[in-house]
Amino acid sequence: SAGICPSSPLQVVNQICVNPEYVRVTSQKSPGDAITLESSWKGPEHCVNDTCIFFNERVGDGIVILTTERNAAIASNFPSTDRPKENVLPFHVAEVPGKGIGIVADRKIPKGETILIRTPTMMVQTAPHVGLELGTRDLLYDLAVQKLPSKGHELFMGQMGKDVYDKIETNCFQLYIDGANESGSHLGCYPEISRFNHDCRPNVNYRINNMTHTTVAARDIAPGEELSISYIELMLPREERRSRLRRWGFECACPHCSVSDAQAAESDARLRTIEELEGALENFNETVVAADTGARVADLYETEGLHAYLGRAYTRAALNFALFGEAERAREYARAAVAALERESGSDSADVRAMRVLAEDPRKHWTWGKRRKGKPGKGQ
Ligand SMILES: C[S@@+](CC[C@H](N)C(=O)[O-])C[C@H]1O[C@@H](n2cnc3c(N)ncnc32)[C@H](O)[C@@H]1O
Repeated sequence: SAGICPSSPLQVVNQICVNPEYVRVTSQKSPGDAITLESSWKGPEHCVNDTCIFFNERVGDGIVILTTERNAAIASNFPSTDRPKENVLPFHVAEVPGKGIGIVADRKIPKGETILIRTPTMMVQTAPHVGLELGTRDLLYDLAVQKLPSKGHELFMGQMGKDVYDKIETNCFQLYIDGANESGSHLGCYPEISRFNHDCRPNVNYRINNMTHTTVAARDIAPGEELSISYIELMLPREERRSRLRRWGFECACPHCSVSDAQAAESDARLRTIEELEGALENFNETVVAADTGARVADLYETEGLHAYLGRAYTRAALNFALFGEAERAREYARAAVAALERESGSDSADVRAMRVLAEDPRKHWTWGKRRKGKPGKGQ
């Protein structure tokens, strides 16, 4: 849904845009159902209009939420997410040239390894974040962070940004906790995730499920390499990416933005080719499409270093082979799509399930042979 990213009227300038494909919105109950704050939570306190403070010292490193009673009740009832035992994290935090602090791998992190699973330390509803009178908002924010236990407070205040509002703007992710309606839109702050810098060709995927943030290696990461996520949509030419990141107040220092003008033009041209071929794949009357067109597009994603987006590319390639009645290649790409989509959206997402079905038996899939040359009535 387009509501999640920059087209949203509630979009604040600086929050990290979660790719809508990877956001799993959860509606626990229908709007008429009564839902109450889970008993280990405290609040409401310090209400301004509908916005109150709710908190729980025992979730993660402590969590404080500024929102309506209904939203707090929904969030407090999310199934608890266990942090895996993390005796030794595979990275350290260090100064990175041109970017402030960043995250650097201590050892090889293989593709598909889960790096961090975190609940937010602070979560604020987007509507009061953008709508409250500034003095009231800042007072409420100061009261809210005081509810955090010392570890959570220290982590939150250690994030980049001059005050609480600025820290939220610089570091937090938009997420929806109650279906896709605007009142469910919140900004979730995960102070350890806040150390991930942006890269236009990131090596880490992330997703937010309910309010839990999960990061997974998108490709093999070598010791000493910086771990990065993307703050923006990546299928954009260099100038457009740069200008979007300038709105965050920084000039992108990632390697892909630092290439020569000639190399950047080559990359931009590749992105245009991808866009054209993807358009053709969608259009059944388009005669330029052959059985391997989807696989060619997937190759272009790989050449471009778009490891974070391979799930969608392999999915299209698998479907196109099935449409042309090529079972073995359809199966091969469907399997690759399952692995990539698991990294991107988790193992039980609808996209993963769909590709598992295709990999099982392409001949039984609804797409089978629908675009095969010479088939009557299919626009060929
Ligand atoms: C979410 S924080 C990331 C951690 C931050 N570097 C720190 O020191 O805490 C986002 C900020 O990091 C910096 N940053 C992130 N990615 C960058 C990049 N690709 N190039 C330059 N600066 C970057 C910018 O100052 C940005 O506002």
